[in-house]
Amino acid sequence: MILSVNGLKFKYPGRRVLQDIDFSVEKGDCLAILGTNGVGKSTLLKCINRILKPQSGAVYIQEDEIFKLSRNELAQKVGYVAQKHEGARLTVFDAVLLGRKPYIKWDASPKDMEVTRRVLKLMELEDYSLRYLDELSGGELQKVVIARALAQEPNILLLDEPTSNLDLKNQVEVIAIIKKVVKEQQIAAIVTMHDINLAIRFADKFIFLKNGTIFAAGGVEIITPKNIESVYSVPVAVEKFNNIPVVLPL
Ligand SMILES: Nc1ncnc2c1ncn2[C@@H]1O[C@H](COP(=O)(O)OP(=O)(O)OP(=O)(O)O)[C@@H](O)[C@H]1O
Repeated sequence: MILSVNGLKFKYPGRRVLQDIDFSVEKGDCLAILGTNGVGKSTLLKCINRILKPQSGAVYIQEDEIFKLSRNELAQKVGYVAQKHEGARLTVFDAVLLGRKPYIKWDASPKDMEVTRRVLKLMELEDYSLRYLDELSGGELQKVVIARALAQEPNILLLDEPTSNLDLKNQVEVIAIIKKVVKEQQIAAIVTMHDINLAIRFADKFIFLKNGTIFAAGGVEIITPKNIESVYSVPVAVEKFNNIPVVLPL
């Protein structure tokens, strides 16, 4: 077990968002968190990354309760990519190198430079190395922030709608890269997504959130018309194509 969320409950002032959230993630897992707008998907990722403090319950990474970790220890274990990104006057290379910050004492080491170059290559961003973030398109910037999280070499990647700005080719390629890194390095990824068909391509575990709690959790077998209709209030068909379920709104 690499992550466990136990009895988590979170509310913003005057607004209850999450309750009774219990799940765990194993090494090599790609978990997709699904649910309607505003149900609490981003809030859950922020609780796991300690950006928000739940009113009750706890999050454990390996054996450690997250509030017992130092900022650097947490950053070495958890890489987080938020939903919104700001372009800054920073080159792509430096932005990805920043992912190494939790490991850098005085100056970037040869290993930090090597990891940065490797990740830029993996994400096909080498030609962008010297471009400034504020000169990139939304999709290019999204790839850079994912690259920065990969350079962090975390045990757990938290990605909030990582493909929302990407074209079809980049969507498919980026989720394939993340999946490959998760399996090869035996880390875990927790990803929020609106496109259920993309989630099916990416994930081997799924959680449907409804009314701030877990409505269904499991493998691809929980991707059923009944569950999707209950969560999204839209009738759908689920057909198999090449043995992979495909969700079709009716
Ligand atoms: N800083 C905040 N203060 C108060 N309420 C908030 C805050 N951030 C989010 N909320 C509310 O908490 C609820 C959950 O928001 P959250 O962003 O986690 O939803 P989500 O499932 O990620 O939505 P989406 O799919 O639209 O990104 C929503 O009702 C939202 O309006």
